[in-house]
Amino acid sequence: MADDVRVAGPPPAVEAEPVLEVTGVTKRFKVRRRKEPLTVLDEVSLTVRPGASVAIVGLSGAGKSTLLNVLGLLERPDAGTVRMYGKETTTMRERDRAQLRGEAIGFVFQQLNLLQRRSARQQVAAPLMYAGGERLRRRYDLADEALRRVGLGERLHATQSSLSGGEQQRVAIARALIREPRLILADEPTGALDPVTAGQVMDLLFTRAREEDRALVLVTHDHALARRADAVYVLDKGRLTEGPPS
Ligand SMILES: Nc1ncnc2c1ncn2[C@@H]1O[C@H](COP(=O)(O)OP(=O)(O)OP(=O)(O)O)[C@@H](O)[C@H]1O
Repeated sequence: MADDVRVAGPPPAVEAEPVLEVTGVTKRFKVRRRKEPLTVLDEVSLTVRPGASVAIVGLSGAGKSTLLNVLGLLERPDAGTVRMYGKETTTMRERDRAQLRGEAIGFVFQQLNLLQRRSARQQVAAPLMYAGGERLRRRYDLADEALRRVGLGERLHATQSSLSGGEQQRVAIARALIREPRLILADEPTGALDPVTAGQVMDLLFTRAREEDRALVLVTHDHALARRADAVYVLDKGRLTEGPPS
């Protein structure tokens, strides 16, 4: 059990149930020609409440992406628990984890993973293909609305390759938010952008998360960007400790 559980965000009058509650998470990888496995995450604990943002910084190879993969239910930890609004996820069946991932988590990455010839509205509507019902039927209306909310109401039909880097990242944010996730996981979301555009994209992400009561976990090398979050943590040798970074 980890002895230090950190809590991000200002204390609300009535404490809201955490969106994410990570306790004592350990993750090891087997490494070729090494007898002992490599411990990448060592008893990591973190609690994130609705509307709060957390930045995680650390050197290259520190385990930031591994942590995000565990939080995003893409990988299971070897020990510890990951509760998503109260539900323990590490022991869930893969099918249930995938369903929860689709419903509760929005991912924004540096590598956009978007299809070059698709229009912005097609990209944003894509996650609703699995939503079913009314949201499936109305997916293009909802995508148009989501794109207007990130300032791309005039570019609904633009193909990915005709959009600027900042516009493409706005499309990625609209797509991540289309299913109304309670948790946003962002891995170097502005790493490919110039500082001014990066600032604008992050303004949007922070504002949307805060105003809509979503929890935001942001992994970044950029310490100035990290300081904009409610709380900053440093991942070093598998341990997560409270910032701020120097
Ligand atoms: N599937 C895997 N199998 C074996 N080792 C892995 C695996 N995934 C990650 N690692 C190792 O775990 C360590 C942490 O990797 P990770 O990608 O999480 O770091 P990071 O902090 O995100 O790095 P960067 O900032 O460079 O992206 C590295 O030593 C990496 O080689």
